Amino acid sequence: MTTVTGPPSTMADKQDELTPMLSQYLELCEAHTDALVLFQVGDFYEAFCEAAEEVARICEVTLTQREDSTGTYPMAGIPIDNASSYLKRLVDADYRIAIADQVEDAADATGLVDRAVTRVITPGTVVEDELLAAGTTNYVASVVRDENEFGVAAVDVSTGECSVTSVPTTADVSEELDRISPAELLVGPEMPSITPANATAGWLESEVDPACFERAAAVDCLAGYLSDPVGRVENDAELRACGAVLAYAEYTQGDDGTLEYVSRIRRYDPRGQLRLDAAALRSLELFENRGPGAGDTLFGVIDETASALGRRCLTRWLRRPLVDRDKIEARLDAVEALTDASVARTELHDLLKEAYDLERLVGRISRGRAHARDLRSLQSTLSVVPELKEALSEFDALADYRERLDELAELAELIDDAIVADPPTELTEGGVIRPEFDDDLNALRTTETEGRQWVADLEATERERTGIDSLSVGHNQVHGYYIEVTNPNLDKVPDDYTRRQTLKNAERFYTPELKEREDEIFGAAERADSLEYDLFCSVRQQVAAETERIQALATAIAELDAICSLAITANQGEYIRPTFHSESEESTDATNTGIDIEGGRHPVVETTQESFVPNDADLSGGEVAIITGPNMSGKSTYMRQVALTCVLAQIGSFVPAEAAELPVLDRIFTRVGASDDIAGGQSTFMREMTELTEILHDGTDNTLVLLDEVGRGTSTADGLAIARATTEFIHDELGALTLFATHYHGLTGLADEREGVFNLHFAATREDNEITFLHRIAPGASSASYGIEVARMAGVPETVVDRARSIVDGTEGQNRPTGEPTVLPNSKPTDTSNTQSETSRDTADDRNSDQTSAVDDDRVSYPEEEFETESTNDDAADDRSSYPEEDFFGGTPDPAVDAPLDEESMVRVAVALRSLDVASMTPLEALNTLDELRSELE
Ligand SMILES: Nc1ncnc2c1ncn2[C@@H]1O[C@H](COP(=O)(O)OP(=O)(O)OP(=O)(O)O)[C@@H](O)[C@H]1O
Repeated sequence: MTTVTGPPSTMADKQDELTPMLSQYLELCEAHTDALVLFQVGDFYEAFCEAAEEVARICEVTLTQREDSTGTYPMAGIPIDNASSYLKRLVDADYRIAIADQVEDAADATGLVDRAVTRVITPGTVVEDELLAAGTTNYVASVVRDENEFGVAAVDVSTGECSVTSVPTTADVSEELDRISPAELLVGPEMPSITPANATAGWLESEVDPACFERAAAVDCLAGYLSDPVGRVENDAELRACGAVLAYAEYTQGDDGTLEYVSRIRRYDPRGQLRLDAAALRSLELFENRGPGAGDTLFGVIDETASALGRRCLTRWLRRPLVDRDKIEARLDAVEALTDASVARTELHDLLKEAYDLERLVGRISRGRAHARDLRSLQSTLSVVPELKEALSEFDALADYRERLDELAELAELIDDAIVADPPTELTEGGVIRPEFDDDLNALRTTETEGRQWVADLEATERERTGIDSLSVGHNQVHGYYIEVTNPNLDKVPDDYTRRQTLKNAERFYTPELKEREDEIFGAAERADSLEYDLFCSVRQQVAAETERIQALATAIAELDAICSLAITANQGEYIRPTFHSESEESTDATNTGIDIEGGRHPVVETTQESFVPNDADLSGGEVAIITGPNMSGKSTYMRQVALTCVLAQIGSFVPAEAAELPVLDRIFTRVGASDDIAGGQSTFMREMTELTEILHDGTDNTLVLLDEVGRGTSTADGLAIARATTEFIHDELGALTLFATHYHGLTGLADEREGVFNLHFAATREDNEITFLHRIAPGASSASYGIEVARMAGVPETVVDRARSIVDGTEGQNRPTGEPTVLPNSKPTDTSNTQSETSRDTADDRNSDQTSAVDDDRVSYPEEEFETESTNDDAADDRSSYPEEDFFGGTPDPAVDAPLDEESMVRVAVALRSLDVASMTPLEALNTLDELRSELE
């Protein structure tokens, strides 16, 4: 078996005979068995044996060979100067990479150069800017079980953000991990397997020594971060998860101990935020859109941030909306202040564009990996802080942000005094520190400059002294400074010239003084370069000492940018400020705990459509709205816009509506029916039911539940039964605000039985088989799905569409419901007085009267019992041979088929019909079977 990580067996077999370098490589592989070791040899990182083959394949570099007395080994290398893009490919291929650097100068080494693993790059612990997308988070998380609690911790090693929590079940663990969305996961011992609930998400599960998860090890590790680790977390599960993840982060950064910039470990309670599980994140398309418009997400609409800091902050806000009213209102106040002030907002936005990614920058500074340009970036960000404060001074609602904007003036001054305006990235070759910053440096640079000036003047002086007009002074790396005289003038060369080099047409010389000056210049330059490096490190250290203050400033700028982004969105999208029911109302009166949105819009769909029809939503506490209507009429869009309005409001954003009065929700559940779900692994119906179980267990009267065609993944009868029982349970037991879109018109009858259940529908008009969607919500139930019209619009061949229509028309002749499940209990006769022009419901009573749109006026619902009798009565088959054809198919015969019926085929058809398990058939199967049976008769 070939192993890409761990010691290569071909080398291990000859361990004692290997050259010192290969034996050093082997040792490092043995010490990092889980990683692909990249071994510095001069300007390249090399891999050997199987690892070399893998590096060559993934990085598309040439596979070469290394020979020594023990054999020939495959070798592949990537250039160190340009390593990032290759490292990214390896990390994307889910490899952990141990970087073994030369840790002593090859020139100083006697024998083998010392090498050590200076960092391990893994998907969840990448810190290199080139390997990370701007403005994103990148977490490594850990999970461990301790008695009845699961601890979940996560750290973003690039910024130092670290958080920890604990939850009681594995389902909660999955949910929490889906919210964190880590790139890498460390799983503690004895943990059940945890799979992402969101199949599109994914993480690399890394194995770590179970000892890292032990309590004592965790306390030890956390002691470097917290003065009282045990007191700062809620339980041992949190302690162990947090200890393990930080120990792993330290290991990947070269095991130099505590990561100083992880200065705040945030302990949180998932119940302290609006909980959005993976299904909700996915189906509300907050961050990802799986449809054709991949970029059309809620985040895409509200992200007007100017900086990477702001973008990361807004992402965090949207992943974890608030439930604390005061905090929500404070954000809304700030957004409102900026929404109303366009000039100040633009000025602020422009200033925020100047802010560098301080969170990642401070990480690099603290890890000692920042170069001079990073410090200049910090300085230039600090230099806009006074202007930012000034821009905020006119807003009371932003006073808190203003106060938190720490100018860090002394630090800005230090960097400005020390570091040149446009420094090189290389730190050891000078040109980084201003000479005047340090007296010794100044003296050295003066000596160097004066020396160089003396050399520059030498040509003229020597020409004059020797009378050789073509004499020139030059410099090269090997011989240093020289005076060059062409062959015809050699007789004029003075005695104090010493020959340095002979060329074809000239000789090169030096003089004792030139040599002396040269030594002086290079000596001073070398010492100045090295002094500059020391001074730079000292400045970097002084900056690192202010890590916490810089991080606090970064947070303030990030939040301000996020607020500004929300204000820009509100202004551009004509959003309004939502209001929340007061807490006292909530506890006493159910009618005041509902959702009341006037003229609401879907924040994303409205940006992708030429025109969008606004709709109201009026749901009292605990009410269930059953929404029916044709396919494509706007049911899903409507439900999602209600949920998105609540999400936006709870992150402190304005909302796309004319008015909105909302509750503070604790959770949003969404369950979208089978065919809308492309999740892999589980059967879609199974998955649907698992998610439904969660809703029914965990929903509360502050929960919003969206059910979109629940039950569709199974037989019609079972699906309807599940849908009905679910609705009853949610209404009777949970009291959760619920929107239920369905094609099961049988559900609409529930409105008669339950006070808090009411019907809404989307209307459409049909003319000459052309259907027009009005996208307008109206009270009452609809009874048409227009599935056939939608099929035609989608390009289903005309023959199939015509055939389907003739079948439907046939059933219509028998007063059967069309294009929808046929089991309709308690439906009322059609009220044709209701037209699609109705846009809102008036009273609770009105909305419970069943109504259909004008286009449905010839459709009458069909009672469940009748349907059951006809389709499942076993005895009926006996008499079927004598049925007139029209009755048998429930419709007018196709005029093309008027040949007399052959009795034998009728019996075959009857037998086939009898054997059908109608209850487990999908409508499409039923249609196909019907078509086959009909062909049989023809
Ligand atoms: N209020 C609206 N204004 C304008 N266009 C809308 C509106 N609502 C929906 N649409 C458009 O109609 C399309 C279909 O909407 P949606 O998916 O919500 O229908 P649906 O009733 O849920 O369909 P199905 O029953 O087939 O799932 C949307 O993609 C959007 O383009």
